[in-house]
Amino acid sequence: MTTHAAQFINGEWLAGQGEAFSSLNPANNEVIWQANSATADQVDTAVKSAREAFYSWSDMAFEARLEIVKRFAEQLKENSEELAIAIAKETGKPLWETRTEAGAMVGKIAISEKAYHERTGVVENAMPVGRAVIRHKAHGVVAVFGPYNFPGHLPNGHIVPALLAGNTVIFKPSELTPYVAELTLKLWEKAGLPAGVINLVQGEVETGKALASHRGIDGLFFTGSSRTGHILHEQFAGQPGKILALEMGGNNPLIVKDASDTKAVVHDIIQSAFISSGQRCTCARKLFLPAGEQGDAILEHLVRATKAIKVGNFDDEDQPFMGSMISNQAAAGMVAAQQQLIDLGAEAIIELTHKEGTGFVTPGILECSNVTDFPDDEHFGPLLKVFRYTDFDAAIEKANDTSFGLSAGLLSDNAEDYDHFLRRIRAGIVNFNRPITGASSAAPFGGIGASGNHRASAYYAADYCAYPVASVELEKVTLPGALSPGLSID
Ligand SMILES: NC(=O)c1ccc[n+]([C@@H]2O[C@H](COP(=O)([O-])OP(=O)(O)OC[C@H]3O[C@@H](n4cnc5c(N)ncnc54)[C@H](O)[C@@H]3O)[C@@H](O)[C@H]2O)c1
Ligand SMILES: O=CCC[C@H](NC(=O)CCC(=O)O)C(=O)O
Repeated sequence: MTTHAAQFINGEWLAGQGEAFSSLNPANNEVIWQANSATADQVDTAVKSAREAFYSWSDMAFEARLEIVKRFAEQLKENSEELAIAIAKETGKPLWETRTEAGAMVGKIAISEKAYHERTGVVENAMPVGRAVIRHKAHGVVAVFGPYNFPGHLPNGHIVPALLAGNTVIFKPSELTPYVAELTLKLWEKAGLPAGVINLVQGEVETGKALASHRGIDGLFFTGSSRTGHILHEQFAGQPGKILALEMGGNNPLIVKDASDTKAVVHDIIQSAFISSGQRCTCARKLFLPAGEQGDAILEHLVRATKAIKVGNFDDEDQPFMGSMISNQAAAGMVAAQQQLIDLGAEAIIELTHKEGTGFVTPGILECSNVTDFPDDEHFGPLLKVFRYTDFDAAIEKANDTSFGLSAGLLSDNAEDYDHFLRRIRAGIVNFNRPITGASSAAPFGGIGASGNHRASAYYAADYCAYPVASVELEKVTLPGALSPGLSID
């Protein structure tokens, strides 16, 4: 495969001047994309071009920016199948799922338009003299960092509101999904976005470091691992003037208590734990089941249903529930995590297995009730840890025993249990009798603790894309009727 001009800087596709890197189809290791990464100098040019474009973009009326963003939505719709196939090929996710991802990218535009007005609109109040006005202004030049698991939808969730607010953008996608990023940028180009308003710098960690540490950016919107998010947070220390939005991982609990419909319970557990091969930040990692008959029946049914999960190629005609994980390395990492837990005393109820040399794994379930020193790590794959409990409050306490706080859920027929759970559980997404994955873009999306820095995304992304400006205004400088004591202006 030949390498090509993969950097989009100031409206031009340029060859990277750094190291070559490539993207593989994780199902069969076929090289699907190859190019050279952007060097620190090229990142610098991208930042300068975004700066150059900032005034003309932010000076445009909102409606004019919106028109271009809507043209991007049209491009997304026209090319949605190509995009869904690209996401599937590059991530291993099945097509039924990546079609939903392409659809979510289109849906984001109307939601971001609404959020722009509702969260950052203009508010005017009459005052005894003049008026008080609240407006919002774009930060300037912002960097967007994306993860590999939703290479279209999640960066789009930063880029669209950032552009609507009037920012210009430098996008650094995951090095595991450069092909999807390139396709997306081509759609922005076709939509007629002016040169420099969005720039794409492709590369591995070095390219990311060059962008994140660039003094010329006014903010950084990040979705990815807690590990990287922490590094960025440290790097931004001492720069209070810069906006940093961190959407990070989770170690998410799901508790079952007195839920009578076992089939529905098993469905919601599987949908929470194994969708996207467990590669969603919101996936359930810990399942709390009551000790005794009720819990035994659920577990037995869950084991049967999990063993029946179809794993397969993204384009199998008979679509699998789970495709491949992102890489052979990620899959091997899950096997190692499973072994670590077994060494700590966990018991494999269903062993997660790996088809070596590929990203394919089968889902696993571990009984972990007796594991002491449970590591507080996010295992980003289809490995569910089961804990049996006798006391609901003790289960909630154990569910909260994590530095993360992204999603959590309760499956129960009892609304009072939910009321209690809601008050005690520490997470940004708390669901009742629904899977804990599949969060809505029309609601705020973010976690607490190691999951985020209180800059929720999705519907609330508008908040971190602009800053408020409060003004008191009068048409003409006017002397007040009564002067302050001790003042005479003659
Ligand atoms: N909360 C959310 O909204 C959300 C959504 C999706 C995924 N995630 C999390 O993302 C993770 C999976 O994604 P990932 O593995 O791609 O994340 P990652 O942290 O490895 O990478 C994310 C981005 O950061 C860049 N990067 C990595 N190290 C860097 C450094 N030192 N300096 C600058 N840039 C750097 C990468 O190149 C990539 O573009 C999981 O932990 C998952 O839970 C969170
Ligand atoms: O992997 C993390 C994202 C998971 C996904 N969340 C969203 O899509 C949030 C909505 C948005 O950002 O628009 C999920 O909950 O499945």
